Amino acid sequence: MTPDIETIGIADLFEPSSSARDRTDARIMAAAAGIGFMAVRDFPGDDWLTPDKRAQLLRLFALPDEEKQKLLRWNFDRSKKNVYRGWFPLQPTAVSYKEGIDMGPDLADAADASVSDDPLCEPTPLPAEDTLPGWRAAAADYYRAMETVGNALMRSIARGLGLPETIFDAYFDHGISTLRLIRYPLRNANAGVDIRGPEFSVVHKGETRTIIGREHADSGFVTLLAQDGVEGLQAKNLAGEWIDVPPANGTPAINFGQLLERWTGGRVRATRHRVIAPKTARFSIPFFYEPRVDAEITPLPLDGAEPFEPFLYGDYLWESATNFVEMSGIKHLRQPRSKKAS
Ligand SMILES: O=C(O)CCC(=O)C(=O)O
Ligand SMILES: [Fe+2]
Repeated sequence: MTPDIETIGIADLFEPSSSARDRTDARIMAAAAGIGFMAVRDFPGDDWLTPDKRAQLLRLFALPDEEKQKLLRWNFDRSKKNVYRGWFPLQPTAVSYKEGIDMGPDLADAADASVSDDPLCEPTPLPAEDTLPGWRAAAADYYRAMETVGNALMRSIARGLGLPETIFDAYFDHGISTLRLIRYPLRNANAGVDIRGPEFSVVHKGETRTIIGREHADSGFVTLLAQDGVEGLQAKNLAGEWIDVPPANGTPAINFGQLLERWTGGRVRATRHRVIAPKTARFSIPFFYEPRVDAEITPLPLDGAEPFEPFLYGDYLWESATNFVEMSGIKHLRQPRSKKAS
């Protein structure tokens, strides 16, 4: 039998070096190199992982359509300038049946609102304060809390790989992490969309289940994913079987992204995951912990790791992220910044 997804207490990661911290590092590395999924508990800001606090962020979904439409991005509304940050509406013919918002670091620190011409650094369109009083401050606090946990995991992963714990630090100064809020409503059987195709359903435990989040691996370094009490998320284990990632308050699921998989020459696993339709609407809040846009990713000094050509994080991310359906039609809007790009 393959082991289940472990829940790891990470309080030690916020303390000075100790043998307890070494053990936590080793458990994290074992999860990262093994199943590629874990859950964590006991960290600063974990009060954000309670239903009440999450509900503060999810208030966004109760806004009237006209307010959500103000936040749309260019591929859904050609009058908008933002192409990467902002609202993505339901796309009923797509396998992934979800709506939501992608928010960047300017949410947490207005000074990060960019003067750059890079769409990966564009400011996030956000609802006006009087439309949703207190929401921005709550979302900004959440962003900062998850960034702190991301930092702690990043250092733990460095130590777990046997590298200096600060080896990744400079890459994450002014990172472009994304806080995403997602709502998956129930699919309306009368919407005139044919979802009988094989991509739209899977058989799980003998039952046919509709897919609402297409199978994928995340692009970034690590993802901190809060689920709102409703099942549906599944991860592919080492045996190639789909296992449930149960939603639990206080313990976000953590998975590792393709950037980290590449960077570590395959030592860490970017586990594929998907969402199958539950009986009620489902909400989730992934935080994609990511480096700075101009980080040059070069092979780490790891024995036996698969070598690779250095690349710029922004170039890699754009190529990868724009393959997702909610980013469709924007790939041509950014050219690689790498000097070596041909
Ligand atoms: O909704 C979920 O639980 C998963 C979301 C996800 O995998 C993603 O946005 O990358
Ligand atoms: Fe994901």
